[in-house]
Amino acid sequence: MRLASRFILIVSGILSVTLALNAYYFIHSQSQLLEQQLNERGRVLGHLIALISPDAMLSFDFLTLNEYAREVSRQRDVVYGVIVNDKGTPLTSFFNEQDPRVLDALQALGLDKETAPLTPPKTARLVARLSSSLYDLLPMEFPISHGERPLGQLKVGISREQLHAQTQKQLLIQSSIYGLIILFLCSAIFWVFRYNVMGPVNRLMNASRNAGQGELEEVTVTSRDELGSLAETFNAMVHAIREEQAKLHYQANYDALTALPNRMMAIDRLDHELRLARRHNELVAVIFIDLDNFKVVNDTMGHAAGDELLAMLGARLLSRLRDVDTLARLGGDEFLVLLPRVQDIDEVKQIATRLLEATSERLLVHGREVIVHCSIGIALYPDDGISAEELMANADNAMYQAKTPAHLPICFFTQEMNVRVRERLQLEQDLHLAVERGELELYFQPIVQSGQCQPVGAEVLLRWQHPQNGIISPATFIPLAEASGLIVTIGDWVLRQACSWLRHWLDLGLTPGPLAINISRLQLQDRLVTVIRDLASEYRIATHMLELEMTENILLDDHVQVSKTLDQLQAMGIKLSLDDFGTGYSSLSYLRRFSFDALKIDRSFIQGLPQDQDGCALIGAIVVMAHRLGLRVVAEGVETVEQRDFLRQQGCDFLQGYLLGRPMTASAYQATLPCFSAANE
Ligand SMILES: Nc1nc2c(ncn2[C@@H]2O[C@@H]3COP(=O)(O)O[C@H]4[C@@H](O)[C@H](n5cnc6c(=O)[nH]c(N)nc65)O[C@@H]4COP(=O)(O)O[C@H]3[C@H]2O)c(=O)[nH]1
Repeated sequence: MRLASRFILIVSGILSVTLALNAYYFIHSQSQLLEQQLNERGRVLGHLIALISPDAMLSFDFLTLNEYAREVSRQRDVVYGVIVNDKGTPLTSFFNEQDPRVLDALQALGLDKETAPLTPPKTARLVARLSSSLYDLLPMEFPISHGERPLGQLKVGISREQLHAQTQKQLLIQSSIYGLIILFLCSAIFWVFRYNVMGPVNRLMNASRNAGQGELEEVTVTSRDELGSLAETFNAMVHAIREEQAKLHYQANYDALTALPNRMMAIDRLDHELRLARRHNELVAVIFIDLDNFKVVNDTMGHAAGDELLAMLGARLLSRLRDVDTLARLGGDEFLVLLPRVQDIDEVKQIATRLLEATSERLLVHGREVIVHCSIGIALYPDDGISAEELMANADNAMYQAKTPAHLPICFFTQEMNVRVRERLQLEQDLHLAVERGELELYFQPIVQSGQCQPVGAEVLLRWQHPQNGIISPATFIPLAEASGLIVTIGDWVLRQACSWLRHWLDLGLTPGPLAINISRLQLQDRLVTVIRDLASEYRIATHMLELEMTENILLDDHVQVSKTLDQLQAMGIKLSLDDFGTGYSSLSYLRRFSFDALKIDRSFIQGLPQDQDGCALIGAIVVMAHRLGLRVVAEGVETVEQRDFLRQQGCDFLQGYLLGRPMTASAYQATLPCFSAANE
């Protein structure tokens, strides 16, 4: 039952009971009063007649007595009036014949109203009958006396019927009035209750129900009572939820660092822009921006500096865009730009160039000047895709291409890129089977001591003999293996093969010299130490026969972990070389942080020698610096005699390159090995 109905029921019940009790009390006291009046009236009349009738009784003046009796009975409510003598014999009587009950009594006694006057016995019987049958009869007797001498009595029967009728009428009127009062009061209370209580309660109830369905609305309750404060509390709750929702919405859709939309929001907006573009036949450009050397800033200057750089860069990129454009941060150092309603590809090119310029400008981060470079990939709606996912994936592909050295930093998506992506995926699948199928093979490229021709060791280089595509360069498949995590399995295989060949050559009495094995940064974990220790023990190889080469990208990982693994490896007697020196981050700080044994100058520095003056100066500086740090220097990619001579002259310790020996199969390398000398093992 609803609250209002229950309230009205209770109020009307209480009112009814109160008013009924009131009515009862009123009617009861009213009827008592009336009966009293009736009694009084009969008494006064009776006394009066009793006073005036002694003379008539003494003189037996029946006519007068009759007249008195008639007079008495004519009074309203009087049923009969009888004057009896001192022996109780009726002398005269009068009955109210208008009263049907008198006629009934006459009839019941077999008397007729025409049979008048009634004899004394009949009068006595009639009085007795009326007294016994009329429950509302009030019998009264008044003595008639002359001095001290009793003469008789005046008997009067007064009917209470009128009194009852009057009381009933009164009751009816009273009940009607009270009914109306109850109705009025109930309606008034109901309306007051409805306006003051049920209205706010219903509003609160609806608002709560809507809030439950996610529609938050405030409730207006002006009263200053409990409902008012309940509404205030509710509104405060709505306000708090709205704030919390706004916060959640912000967290879910915006990047906390740059305050730019995040990936989710970017996809949302792109979907929206694509819908509009579809309707109005417009072009939309999706631009992927990836910073090339952000990791270096992060690692060398700390994360706080990295964060500041991203925030500054975000603001700078935003300042180069139109109001309708969207700049989002997808995470890490990746940004996404949406350009709706662009006219043509030239406009996109212009904006992309502006963005590239914006990123290449110097930034002052933590008081230091920093220059970042970025790669930009662009996909256009509708030519390069019609869905947000497709466009983003294609812009990402284009960005991936822009990162490769052969491309400009701004790259538009082409369908061939997808073909390349598909090829890459196929290659990745094939690579999983390559180890099982025995398609991988180790090649060995001799490393010679500067000033000598005889190899002192070799670098182990992996080759993949693909059943359809022929020999595939490790430069192509190693990144795939790293991306899929397969590099750990392949790396283990390379280590085992290298150890196995060493054992084989040692068993043949040859002096293979140490083998330099390339290690991916993903292999640099605790387990590598165990794997190498186990292999060395299994193949009975002295650990100094193994060298590990790694590139500067080991910096991308947890420095503490990397440092710990390198220390363990060195403690086992394994030599460590830093490969491709000069091509990566070229931060000299890690040369101190990690203890390497050798440094390999990348072949890109060697190519221009000895004509390239800057290159020459650089090589000289690297050699001096490395020697000062106690590192041996290996020059890679030596192709000409001039290069070899220059490097010797500069004090390079070891040389490697096509001039001294191309990468070759194990059997070919075996043929170059000198015979066993005890010192080598
Ligand atoms: N133009 C020219 N090139 C020369 C000359 N001398 C040597 N090279 C090439 O330069 C690369 C040297 O190896 P890297 O810098 O360690 O660079 C290697 C190394 O980083 C990686 N790699 C090779 N094998 C493995 C492996 O087993 N594991 C891992 N993780 N990476 C490997 O693949 C890269 C490429 O290997 P490759 O294609 O074999 O390419 C080799 C080699 O064939 C020269 O005089 N001129």
